[in-house]
Amino acid sequence: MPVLIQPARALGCRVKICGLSRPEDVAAAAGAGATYGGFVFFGKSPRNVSIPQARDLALLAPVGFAKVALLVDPDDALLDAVTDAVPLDLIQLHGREAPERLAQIRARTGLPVMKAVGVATADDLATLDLYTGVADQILVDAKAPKTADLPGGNGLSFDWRLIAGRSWSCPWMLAGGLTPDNVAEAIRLTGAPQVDVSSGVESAPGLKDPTLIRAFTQAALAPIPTT
Ligand SMILES: O=C(O)c1ccccc1N[C@@H]1O[C@H](COP(=O)(O)O)[C@@H](O)[C@H]1O
Repeated sequence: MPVLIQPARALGCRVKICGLSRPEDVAAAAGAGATYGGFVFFGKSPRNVSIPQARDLALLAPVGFAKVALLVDPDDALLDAVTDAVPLDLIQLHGREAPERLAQIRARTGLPVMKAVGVATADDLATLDLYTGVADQILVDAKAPKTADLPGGNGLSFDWRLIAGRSWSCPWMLAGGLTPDNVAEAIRLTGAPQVDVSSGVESAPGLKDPTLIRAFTQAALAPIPTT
């Protein structure tokens, strides 16, 4: 029986590998076919990088590999320090930034902005709509537990059925607890055109594993057969 491919998905999903902190992480992510690589600027994270470290990593990235700065409620001084030093393609905001702050950040940095919104229940979906008019992309992530040290990167997923068949008026990514084993099912259920992973491709907190990165991208990039 011929395998039919959904036209919109024929080229597979785009992948972001977040929390790159060593040159070999950049090489593994880009070499595996990821579109984006993320650098985390958040002191409590095991993936936190300094600005000079991120600059060195960004300069190693091949042409076409999009470099993303992950920031949590950054003030203008931090934004300026990061964007002055690190060649970037996208800013990911993972804090409590209001829609108006997104517009300020885009104007100040001249970079597109992706806003992460945590989802735990159907009530959280309304929050996404607050950002679709102002963000260049939205990141639909699992909501962090109240007791968590990190607002993301906790390896937790949400009930993907909450967003099955949903789409938004701007590009979007799915995140939260994705792994090489579950990413294909997550894409199938949600129709996500892009996926983002951090802890699911690590052998220990903050330590990216090239074998897991390859397995994740292979699973995400494989076209979804339909019957
Ligand atoms: O990765 C981190 O350390 C991190 C810190 C602070 C905010 C967000 C962070 N990561 C982002 O969280 C999601 C989900 O990560 P995971 O795959 O569940 O570990 C993803 O968008 C990361 O970019």
